[in-house]
Amino acid sequence: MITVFADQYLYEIDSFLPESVDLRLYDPAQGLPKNLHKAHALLIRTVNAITPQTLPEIPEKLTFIGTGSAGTDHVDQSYLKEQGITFANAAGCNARSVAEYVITSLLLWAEKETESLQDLSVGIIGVGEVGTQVEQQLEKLQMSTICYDPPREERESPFRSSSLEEVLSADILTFHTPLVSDGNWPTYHWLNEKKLSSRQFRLIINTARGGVIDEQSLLQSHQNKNVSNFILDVWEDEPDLRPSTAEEAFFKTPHIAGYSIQAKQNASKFIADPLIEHFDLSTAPSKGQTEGQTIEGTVDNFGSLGELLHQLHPLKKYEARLQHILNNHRDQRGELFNKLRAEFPLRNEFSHIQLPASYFDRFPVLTDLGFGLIGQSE
Ligand SMILES: O=C(O)[C@H](O)[C@H](O)COP(=O)(O)O
Repeated sequence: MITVFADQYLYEIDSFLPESVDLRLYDPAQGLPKNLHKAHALLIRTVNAITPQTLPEIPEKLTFIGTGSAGTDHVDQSYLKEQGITFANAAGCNARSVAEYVITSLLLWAEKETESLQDLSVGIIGVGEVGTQVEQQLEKLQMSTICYDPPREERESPFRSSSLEEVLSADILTFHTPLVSDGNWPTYHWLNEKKLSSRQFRLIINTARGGVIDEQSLLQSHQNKNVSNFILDVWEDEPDLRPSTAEEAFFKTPHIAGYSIQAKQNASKFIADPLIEHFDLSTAPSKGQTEGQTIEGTVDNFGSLGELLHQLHPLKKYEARLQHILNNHRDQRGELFNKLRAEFPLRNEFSHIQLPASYFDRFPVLTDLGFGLIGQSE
């Protein structure tokens, strides 16, 4: 029998694995499980790093490690390769969720700052699965985009990246790169003092990884009014976010841009499938479609699209809880940051929220954003 140790917050992981598997859930707040010598496979999330320091001896039976995340900067993949461990991540699992976070926060920002989004350009740094979704959603809001991804241009011949100069001419920058410290295209501190002082930015959004932006320089540029606003979902010292940066952020959230029921189901499936293949197991019984959610009530309750999105996306609820942690439990903020991420109820993506017809009459863009109409299945 194959024994699989899995982070207890990997969403519905039991339903993506065959019943023949001996599944043992562990609490990631306690670090990697102590009795890993029993495991054939280990399934983690970003909160537990896999490096020669955290896992100095690879247990004899362990041949497969998966992370239910798109990002892999917490895993030393060369180390796993040397040790003959098969590794899988969940690339693209949360692309849609992150794109929805970006557009929701942009709409809320534009309303509050009385900005007209159609008049602003967005530079997308990193145009993989997430950046591509972000580009598509921004186009639906009729915003112009400048896509920057030179390593993708090297890998994929039809793809053309904008130049650095072009992307830095955008009014808004949004980050969707992995965090990479070496090689030809490092992203660590990609947005540094030099780039930040190249022009005035209206808004910087980071939902990628904290280290991609030099947080100290960002804060400085905000104080110098070179960056009007910034929205951070990821933090350089995560989970111990710096209160000084958090206080100045236009929105601050605890690394949840990619959190939705659908993204988390994808994450579990995207690592369960290669595990099944690796051990040549029979596939798990297929799961039915998740039901989604229906919103009742009159659209007149909402004065603006921003107000409606505020109800449908929990961005500001997460923010309020994060603020509460900073105000009342600053010394425990790292631990509580992770707890908030793990325990706050997940949202549905827009395609799994159905609204009455009057909502679409009032805000036609809701169709483009992917919301469903009550009574009309996809
Ligand atoms: O890399 C990713 O997929 C995202 O950052 C994701 O939100 C990470 O989720 P976690 O593994 O921390 O639950």
